[in-house]
Amino acid sequence: MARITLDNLAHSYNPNAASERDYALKELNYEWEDGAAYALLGSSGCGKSTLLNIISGLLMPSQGRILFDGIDVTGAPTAERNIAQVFQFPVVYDTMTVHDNLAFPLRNRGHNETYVAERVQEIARMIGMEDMLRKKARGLGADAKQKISLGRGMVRKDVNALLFDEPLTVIDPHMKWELRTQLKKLHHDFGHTMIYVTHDQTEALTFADKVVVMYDGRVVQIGTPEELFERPAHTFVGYFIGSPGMNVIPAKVEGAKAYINGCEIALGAGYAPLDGKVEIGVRPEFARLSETDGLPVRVRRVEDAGRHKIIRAEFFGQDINIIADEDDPVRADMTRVTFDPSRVNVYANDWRVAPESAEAA
Ligand SMILES: Nc1ncnc2c1ncn2[C@@H]1O[C@H](COP(=O)(O)OP(=O)(O)OP(=O)(O)O)[C@@H](O)[C@H]1O
Repeated sequence: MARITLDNLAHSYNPNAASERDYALKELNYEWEDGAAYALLGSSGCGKSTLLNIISGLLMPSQGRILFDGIDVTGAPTAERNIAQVFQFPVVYDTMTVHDNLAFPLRNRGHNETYVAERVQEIARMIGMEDMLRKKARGLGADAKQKISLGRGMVRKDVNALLFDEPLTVIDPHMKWELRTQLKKLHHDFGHTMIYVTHDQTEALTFADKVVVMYDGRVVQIGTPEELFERPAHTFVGYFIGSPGMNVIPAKVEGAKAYINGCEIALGAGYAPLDGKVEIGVRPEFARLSETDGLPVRVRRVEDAGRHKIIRAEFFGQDINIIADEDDPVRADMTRVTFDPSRVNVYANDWRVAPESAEAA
């Protein structure tokens, strides 16, 4: 496994790129830790595949370097990078048996047949395909084939990293959960460096130690699922992560208070004067309906989401979401909303502002 360093990396598909807007991947410096599981998360067109293709060697970046364990591989072809890749659609040899598909990368590297047989058996056990080794791949379902792709990615012990590009796209919804769980276990047992590209927040948050969130060609935050939930670094992260996402409300901020239409909201900490577009961000989980406290709100409808309710409401002319426990009452006289001050984030021009005074716990 390897530590992967991105040094001043950027890419434009336009050879005459003039401004930052021409870059599909904006400048990025980052070190992927050896053995960690990462998810690359963002909506379509944000640059995930561009970054993944640079790491795998399919694409030469227009700027910067990529290093594996400190060695510059920017110009090295994919074959020399010792990278295993699992794509959206399973890549298997239909005429070969499951065994021979799994053995393929090892035989290619000239390993002896005793080792190949042992290792294939081990991998087949890991992916739950021990009973299918003699079967031809042709005729197997998409999830079995994708498991083979996964197993083949892991069969070589000397791979530097495993890259997954939306690997569950063709998998039935009920099998997705199983494959995702299996993948997480494989990571836990083998400690490969894994980079998993997805536009699905559930996949990203359940799979990864760290999630790399991309927006418009830029990495806007790299953090644990908890960090992304509690302190979204950018309003996009707030919207994109969570169901529903964070409420982002224009406000004026002075010290430890925010004001909306002149009405005061307590913040958990104090802020220096801010310029530009100022907003507060409050996750629906940290907003509460009340009869007497807080600011006026008008409930439009209540949706039952199983263990909780989603209250869709109007707040100073804009939409706001509130999450309440399934047992919490929602009554007509509840016309106010309060926010947990320690959970209110402040944003200037879409980026989270660190408070001046100590942050509340
Ligand atoms: N070969 C190419 N030539 C020119 N522009 C490209 C090329 N490949 C991608 N782009 C552009 O670069 C930007 C980033 O694309 P990229 O495929 O990396 O995004 P993505 O996040 O992987 O999206 P998706 O999930 O849809 O694959 C997009 O605006 C896309 O149109």
